[in-house]
Amino acid sequence: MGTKVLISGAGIAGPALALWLGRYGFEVTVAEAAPRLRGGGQAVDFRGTTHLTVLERMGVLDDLRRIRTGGSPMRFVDESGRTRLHLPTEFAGGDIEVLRGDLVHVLYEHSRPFTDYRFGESVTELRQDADGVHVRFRSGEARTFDLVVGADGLHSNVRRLAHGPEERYVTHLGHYAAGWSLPNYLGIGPGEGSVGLNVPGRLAAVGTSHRDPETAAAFFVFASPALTYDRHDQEQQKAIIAGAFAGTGWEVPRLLASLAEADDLYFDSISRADVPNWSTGRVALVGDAACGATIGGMGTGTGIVAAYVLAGELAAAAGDHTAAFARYEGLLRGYAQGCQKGGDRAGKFLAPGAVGLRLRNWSLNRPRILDWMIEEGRKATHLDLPDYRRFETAPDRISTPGRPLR
Ligand SMILES: Cc1cc2nc3c(=O)[nH]c(=O)nc-3n(C[C@H](O)[C@H](O)[C@H](O)COP(=O)(O)OP(=O)(O)OC[C@H]3O[C@@H](n4cnc5c(N)ncnc54)[C@H](O)[C@@H]3O)c2cc1C
Repeated sequence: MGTKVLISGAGIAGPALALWLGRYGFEVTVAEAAPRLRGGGQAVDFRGTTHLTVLERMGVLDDLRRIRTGGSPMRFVDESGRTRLHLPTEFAGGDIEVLRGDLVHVLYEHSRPFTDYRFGESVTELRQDADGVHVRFRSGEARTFDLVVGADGLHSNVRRLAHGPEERYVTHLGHYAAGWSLPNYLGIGPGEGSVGLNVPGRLAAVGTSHRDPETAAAFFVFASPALTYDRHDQEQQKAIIAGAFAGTGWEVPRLLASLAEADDLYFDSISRADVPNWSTGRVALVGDAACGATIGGMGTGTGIVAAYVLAGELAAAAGDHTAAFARYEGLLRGYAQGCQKGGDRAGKFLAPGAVGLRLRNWSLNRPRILDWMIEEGRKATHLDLPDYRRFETAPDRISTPGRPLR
């Protein structure tokens, strides 16, 4: 019998970890709170050889190349509609850009043969001792696993249960971000990317959805101290966004009118997770739960790399999870913190104050500075990757709980 691992969360890091652990012969269960895969989100990107190497070793790179968006250039305008800054595809889209929802589906399909996926399920209690982690689920089921991994995002449930309340680990960085779909009334074409109005402390952008020419995607960012609101109350969130952009010109009134109709609003503080220890006993964290940044912190690439290293170290440690968790954190912490720095700057970059806005537009209108920033972004993602291929189990020996290999 393989080591039994429960992963909480079927976003990006969860299915990536499941894929690797399955290949190494672990018995993997993934509990996802949502009733089905959460396909939401806009474009996410991978940049630099480390990201691409991990995707290639996972066997998903060709799939992602087939569904890549082609990138999302960004144009910033003022209230008269005059272009103040143009950022090319490589700036925001990295080396390969895909829609987050498409990526989630690819990772799910590649991990499904080795994984017992439970949708609409969530951990309500965790208790660990020398025999394992005793888990109670929302459904009432009780099970014991050898290990539990929280891959349940910036607002991680496993982190709360194992380490304590979110306020200890998640820092608000001074801005909020919102995104939703709307009819493509501006007729933005697939390669056009997005156009956004900047006024001090605010960005109101609209761009191609990449999926459907009839649909566009709105993306708003605004400066604000931490707000108190109900994360499940979309009407309340819509009112906050409308209030933050009241009186703003350009296309904003029409974009806000579309917000009232939106049924797929994403709204969150731009914040950063810092957890002093990424594991406690038999419970570890991966992806945004351990080291996330809401936007700009390369959370998707870091999540993929972290899942690769965590699974590889567990395979290499042959049952010594304490050694594996320590090696995983030792290899990844500095790397993840380097990538997170982009997240620290994201709000101030997208929606700067008056002086910051002038400075940003002045500097990034110079090709040399722009190229330097793109290269710095690539460099931040570099990690000397350990090679764990020797631990991969032959396909006919892979444990497939309750499901035949496809
Ligand atoms: C709906 C959505 C849209 C996003 N859109 C963007 C975007 O447009 N651009 C961008 O750069 N990043 C976006 N992100 C964040 C991005 O996916 C992550 O930064 C990154 O990919 C790291 O992934 P992760 O797997 O650690 O976390 P996530 O991708 O956030 O996945 C976490 C998963 O855990 C699940 N979960 C949460 N609580 C529980 C619980 N109690 N029990 C079980 N499961 C739980 C969530 O439903 C989710 O599926 C989005 C995330 C989500 C969930």
